Amino acid sequence: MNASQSHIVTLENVTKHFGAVRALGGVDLKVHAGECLGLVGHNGAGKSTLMNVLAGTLSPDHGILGIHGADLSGRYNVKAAGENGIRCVFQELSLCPNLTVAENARIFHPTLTGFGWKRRAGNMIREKLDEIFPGHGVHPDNVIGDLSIGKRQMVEIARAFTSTGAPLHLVILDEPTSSLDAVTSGQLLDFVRKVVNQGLSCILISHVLGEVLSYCDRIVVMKDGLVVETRPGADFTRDTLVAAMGNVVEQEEIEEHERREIQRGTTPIVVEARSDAQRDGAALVAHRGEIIGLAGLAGHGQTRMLLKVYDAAMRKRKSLKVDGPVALVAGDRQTDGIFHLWSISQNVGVRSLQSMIRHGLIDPDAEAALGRAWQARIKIRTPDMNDNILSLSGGNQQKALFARALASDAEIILMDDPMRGVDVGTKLEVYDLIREEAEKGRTFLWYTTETDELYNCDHTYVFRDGVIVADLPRDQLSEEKILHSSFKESA
Ligand SMILES: Nc1ncnc2c1ncn2[C@@H]1O[C@H](COP(=O)(O)OP(=O)(O)OP(=O)(O)O)[C@@H](O)[C@H]1O
Repeated sequence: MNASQSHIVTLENVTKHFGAVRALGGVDLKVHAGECLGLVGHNGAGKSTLMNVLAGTLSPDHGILGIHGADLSGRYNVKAAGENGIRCVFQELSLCPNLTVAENARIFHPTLTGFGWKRRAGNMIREKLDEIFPGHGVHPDNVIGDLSIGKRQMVEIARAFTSTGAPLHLVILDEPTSSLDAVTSGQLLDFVRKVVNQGLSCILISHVLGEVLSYCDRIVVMKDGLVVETRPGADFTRDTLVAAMGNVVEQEEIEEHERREIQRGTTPIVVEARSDAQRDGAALVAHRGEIIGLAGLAGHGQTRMLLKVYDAAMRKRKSLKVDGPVALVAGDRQTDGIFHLWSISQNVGVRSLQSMIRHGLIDPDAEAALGRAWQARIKIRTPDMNDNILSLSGGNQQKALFARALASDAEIILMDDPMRGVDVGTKLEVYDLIREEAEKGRTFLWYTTETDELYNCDHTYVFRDGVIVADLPRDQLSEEKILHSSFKESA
């Protein structure tokens, strides 16, 4: 093998199959010292599989795996990855939910032992959180399971960059900003640039192409388990990157968020809700057929508001007005969204059971037909909808959750940052689907950490400290206004 010392990683012709599915079809990849390498590709292209190979959590079927010039093929595992200074921030976060932030940090550092280890681990993770995410609001004694998904993501990222003297050469970040708002995403990406300039290497996997284009030295494009293009970041434009991923997306489609104008008030109010802390009487109001955006910094009450509306619909609480059946697309799919032991079809159909009952039992043919219809409609990438849901890539799991809500009889769809990890081509199709459904009379309450998505909404409420601080119709929406409202001190 001709692996040079300046390459931290050299992969040659790496393959990986899961049963009949070819996840990696012979991948060549080099990671240089001191570079930020972007990795993009459609949902199911093989990005996470490749990163699991590098993290030592998956063994490839064939191929050469060289680290710092040494051929470690066949004897590479998680321990070897750690010893060679390779860490991974996984898309499906890997923190232990029943342990504290400090205890989770300790897991990476077996040398942190003896009297006071917990305090030292706590200080280490707090310092790293302060460095990457100033104002993060996480305490080392917080139990992971009690933190929001955004804060968990921050802890997992900070942990990957902690050091107790062992070498750290490469940090792999798989969709690291998927649950972070624009401000914390910016903090992370600036930090990545800083450490890369100091000689560390990072691999950044993201469906937010702007991040990859702005922050990566080189970009590798994967398609159907293969690397199809590798070029310096500066050589790509958004269009050429999208085209390399295999999506034919018209530029107008990217920028065009127009939909028919509906005059507010011409359809009845179906949701009217306010938080207990809201003193000025402002309320979140949704009329039938509207797409309502919930914006602001992550963790400022948007998810709480969606859950309040959901609870009101389920328990028929009188304090909130919620007219019509609701479905929720959960933001934290691993904890609140997917049924891990069920098939993809069962996961899609679970919110539509009433419509599938024949002679008192769920009709498996009806369930399979519903699954197939949504597989085609939303392009869930699998050879068989009867496979377990966990056999899907992250973005495809998210599509299945979307299908579950849209396939149901719900008239009001609550979406808690639902596009986490969904690729750019699919996102545009889902936006169209949402607009189509809204035009048929469905109402959407849509919390998103991606400002661009708000341009699909008729009306956006900005949240700060648990209350609504701005109420923006689509023609008044701008990123500046959202940020201004998100930070403005209370009067
Ligand atoms: N444990 C598994 N069992 C079966 N199939 C799997 C498994 N893990 C991944 N796959 C399949 O391998 C292929 C590549 O998946 P992978 O997760 O690497 O894609 P990805 O590019 O990371 O996608 P995403 O952008 O959605 O995260 C997909 O077809 C996926 O369904």
